[in-house]
Amino acid sequence: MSFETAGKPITCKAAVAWEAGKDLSVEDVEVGVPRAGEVRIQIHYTGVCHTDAYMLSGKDPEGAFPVIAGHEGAGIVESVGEGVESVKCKECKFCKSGKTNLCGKIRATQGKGVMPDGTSRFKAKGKDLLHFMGTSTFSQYTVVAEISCVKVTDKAPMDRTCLLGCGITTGYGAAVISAGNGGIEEGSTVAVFGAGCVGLSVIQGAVKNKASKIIVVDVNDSKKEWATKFGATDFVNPAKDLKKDETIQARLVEMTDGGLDYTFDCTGNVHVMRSALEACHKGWGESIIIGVAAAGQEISTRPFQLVTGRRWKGCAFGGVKGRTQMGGLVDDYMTGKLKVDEFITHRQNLGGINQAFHDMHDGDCIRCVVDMQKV
Ligand SMILES: NC(=O)C1=CN([C@@H]2O[C@H](COP(=O)(O)OP(=O)(O)OC[C@H]3O[C@@H](n4cnc5c(N)ncnc54)[C@H](OP(=O)(O)O)[C@@H]3O)[C@@H](O)[C@H]2O)C=CC1
Ligand SMILES: N[C@@H](CCC(=O)N[C@@H](CSC=O)C(=O)NCC(=O)O)C(=O)O
Ligand SMILES: [Zn+2]
Ligand SMILES: [Zn+2]
Repeated sequence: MSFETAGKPITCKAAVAWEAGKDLSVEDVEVGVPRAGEVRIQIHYTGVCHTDAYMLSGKDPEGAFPVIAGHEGAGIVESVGEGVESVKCKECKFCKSGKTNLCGKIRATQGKGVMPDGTSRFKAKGKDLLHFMGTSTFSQYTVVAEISCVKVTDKAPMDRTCLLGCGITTGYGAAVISAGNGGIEEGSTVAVFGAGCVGLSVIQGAVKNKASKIIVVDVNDSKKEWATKFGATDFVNPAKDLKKDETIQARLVEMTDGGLDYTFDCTGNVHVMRSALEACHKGWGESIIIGVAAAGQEISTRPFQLVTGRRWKGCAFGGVKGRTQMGGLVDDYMTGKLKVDEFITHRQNLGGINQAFHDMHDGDCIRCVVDMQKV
């Protein structure tokens, strides 16, 4: 390994969450040497996703502190532990099935915020810090399991490709992989609830698969322009555009002669999830849940909605198999087939990461990219 830091702990800056609901604190953090099957990465850029905010707020049942959050990252491998060969997981039931992108190999320890051997690689102020989602990209260096990272072409700009680490891939994959039997069919009618990064990415996938109608539902009027720019054909603001006692599902059913072929929840609101299901066409309409809802929240509908042929499902990371399909998405971006630059509305340095979270709640923020090497 050519890096002189290999084999030694590295002290660098990271944004630490000491407790739920508090601003992050940029601290000196010691990042341990990667052990067997692990990779230490110098993070160059990270996006900030709503799922980071959700965990940091304390609403994630798996959230634990102190922690280094962040999961939309791009960087350069600094050193690797023993036995790292960059092979995909072939061992677990999930990966062997080929039916899902969820991998069970390290999920249990990942959910507890530790590496597969049960320990942490981060220390600050004499305390161990937890990892998040197996990535912790809010640190200038991080250690991940080999199967949690993917090598992509070094020609791709990392301040763009970091965003393929979650939001864009999630929405796009939901439309082209998870919906139906391998993606939305040509000519389908689609409704997207919530036009943030994830919803706009669903639109991008629906356009790619030649949907005939793409209706966007968002409570924020400024999202109409965004939705149209990405290829939506219609926009409804349920907070303003409905008649007295009219529901959004009734409006959508009326607009589509009986309901939609596909609907997507990209809000994380369980009431919206119900509307999205009930806006589906009787007999075959399918609703895909993407949004993450807080602990304790549950979805409900009349079972009759399902008895009469509507289908409810969900997906993580759009159903995209990161280790085998991410390279193709990066190539699509490089050849102009996949929009990424268009999502970047804000930029910050590591020192401005709290501002990135504040900006995220503004209607005009789609994604903020954080330069991790500049404090
Ligand atoms: N399953 C997975 O793998 C992943 C899930 N997620 C989740 O997906 C969700 C969307 O993420 P992201 O696109 O970044 O989020 P954003 O907050 O950027 O987008 C959500 C949009 O929905 C709008 N909205 C809020 N309430 C309603 C409503 N009642 N009806 C219609 N629109 C509404 C919001 O408006 P306003 O801004 O005015 O509130 C906003 O425009 C989040 O829950 C996130 O955690 C993200 C990545 C991966
Ligand atoms: N830990 C939470 C659920 C959080 C969640 O749903 N995460 C999604 C990704 S959201 C990304 O921005 C996910 O991939 N889930 C699959 C998984 O195995 O974690 C809870 O317990 O509710
Ligand atoms: Zn696996
Ligand atoms: Zn995310």
